[in-house]
Amino acid sequence: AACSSFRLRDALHPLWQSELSVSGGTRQSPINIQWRDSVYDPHLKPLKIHYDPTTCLYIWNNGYSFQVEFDDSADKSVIMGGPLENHYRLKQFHFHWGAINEWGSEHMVDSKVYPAELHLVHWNPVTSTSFEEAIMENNGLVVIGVFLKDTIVEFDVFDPSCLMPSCPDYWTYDGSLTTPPLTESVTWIIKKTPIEVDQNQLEEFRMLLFTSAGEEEKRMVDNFRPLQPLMNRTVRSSFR
Ligand SMILES: NS(=O)(=O)c1ccc2oc(=S)[nH]c2c1
Ligand SMILES: [Zn+2]
Repeated sequence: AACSSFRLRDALHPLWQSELSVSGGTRQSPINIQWRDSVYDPHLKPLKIHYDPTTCLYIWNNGYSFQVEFDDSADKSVIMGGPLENHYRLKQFHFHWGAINEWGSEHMVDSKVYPAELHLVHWNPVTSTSFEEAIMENNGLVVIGVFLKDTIVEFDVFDPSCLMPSCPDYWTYDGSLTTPPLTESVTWIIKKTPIEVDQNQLEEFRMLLFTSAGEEEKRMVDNFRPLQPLMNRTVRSSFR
């Protein structure tokens, strides 16, 4: 239902007007993950995540989302394991969300859409010398996608735990950036279990602006790319 009520004119939003499909793209993101078509891969290891909070630098509005940047000059905040051949460095995280809770995530699971999706962006320091170089490399990037769902929080139980659900289960597939340059350089790792955020948090996202000072205000909402064709790809799962 959310998709049908998703107005075409939103999909043609200036952000993606010229990028609805990359010419010749064979591994574009986001996709709808069909749970029953995903293939359990027993060789997939648990994902190992070591984030050092002192590497957190600053937050800024990059015109697509708000982004939290990390110091990636050393192997301090890294992920490894899972489908990965080596470790990857955390560069930034950001979110995608909708104007209302009926839509907002970029990926979907069996056509279920969530109000928002977190992307933790990492690059491969073994095959690239910088993030900017890695976005042009075949497997230069790993993005961990985490769905957000809203919850009614009774403050005595609100635990500001880290941004990762405790459940280790994930899907993984080869895809692309979902904003320009849309390069096909991303190993996607999509967590099966969403994290719960307070409704107020989602409302705060929606108060951000696409526009800068002095321009006519445009609320930063619906900053997600439409679904892309799966084409010749299989989504693997780390769980039965
Ligand atoms: N939305 S996303 O696919 O995670 C993503 C991650 C990193 C990016 O760097 C540029 S440039 N565009 C990007 C899009
Ligand atoms: Zn993103």
